[in-house]
Amino acid sequence: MTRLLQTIEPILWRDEQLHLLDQRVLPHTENWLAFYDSDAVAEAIKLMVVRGAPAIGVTAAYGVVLAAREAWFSAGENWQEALIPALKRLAASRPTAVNLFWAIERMQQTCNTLSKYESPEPALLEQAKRIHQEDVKANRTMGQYGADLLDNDSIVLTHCNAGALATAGFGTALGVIRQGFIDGKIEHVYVDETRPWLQGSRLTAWELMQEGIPMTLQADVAAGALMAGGRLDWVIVGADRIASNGDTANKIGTYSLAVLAKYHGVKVMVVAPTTTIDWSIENGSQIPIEQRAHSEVSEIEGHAIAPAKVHVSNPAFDVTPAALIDAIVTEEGVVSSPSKEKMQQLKKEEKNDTNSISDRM
Ligand SMILES: CSC[C@@H](O)[C@@H](O)C(=O)COP(=O)(O)O
Repeated sequence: MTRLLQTIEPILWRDEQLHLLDQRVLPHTENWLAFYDSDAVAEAIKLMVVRGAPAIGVTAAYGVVLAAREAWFSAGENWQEALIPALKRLAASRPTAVNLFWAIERMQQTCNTLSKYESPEPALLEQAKRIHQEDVKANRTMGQYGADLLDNDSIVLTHCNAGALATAGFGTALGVIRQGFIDGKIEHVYVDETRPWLQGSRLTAWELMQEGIPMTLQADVAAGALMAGGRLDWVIVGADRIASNGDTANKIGTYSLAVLAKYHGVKVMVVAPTTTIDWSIENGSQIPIEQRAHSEVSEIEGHAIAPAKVHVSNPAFDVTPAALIDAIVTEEGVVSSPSKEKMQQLKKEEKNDTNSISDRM
């Protein structure tokens, strides 16, 4: 019988408000923030109070609920028009994770079915809750599909945080690691600290330690030596946007890991729900890469670690070509050695739009 591990859920809807666990201050402080206006939700996504592609999508869906409430109060029967600027501000919060645009578009589709004479909030809230629950369910399914790929006593490396905190609960890459641990297949997890924002040391280490999953934190630059030592089986990561040929954008440093893994014969698993696939783009070169504040690199917790006015580059993501990926695990199934043709098996009803979702926002 499958043991169901309960994990933290970083997004809650309670008392007609959205509540987010503030990921900027973890692991030292567990602070929940309440949101009742959509612009504050857009700002929270931008500032990474909430982060991780699926979590951003779920949060944006609730942001649309709040925006619709505001539009109904301010514009009555013209609420649909009044809603559009707020949706644009939500969509402008972060550019790379496609789940954001997917969730806003799905909420907009619900808007299109509603009467202009009635408050849209109940129907939109129901839709946002559905998106929320579907993500938890997808994570559980992916967890098992991914764990089934692992041999007994596997030693794995993960990068960034693709855990419960990055989703509605359970996690994508960490969902596989959690399920693998439950199934007795995980011997040890190496966690990259993930400079510059330190999602690995602050968030992934916190999640794994809470559950007693054996882990070691390491500097990102230690990955090559770990692989050369010969005791690593899989690199397991999440994704922010997957192109229709399987090229995958994920946290900066993932590409370097995949190149190292290829050289050392270590396998690479990408775990992401189908809401992370952008069928409208052919390959990874079309994925917009977010540039974040220079201070994320030149400072740590407000303390300068570089000369004043140093020139900094801070791309938040990189693209790993499909040829370096051994398996893409989704809730619709696993694609081994992904290619444009093989990715098609994951397609259900998605339309093959020519414009990318983010272009349409
Ligand atoms: C399930 S999360 C997958 C990705 O979103 C994750 O690996 C990642 O890159 C998150 O980046 P972040 O900048 O912290 O939002």
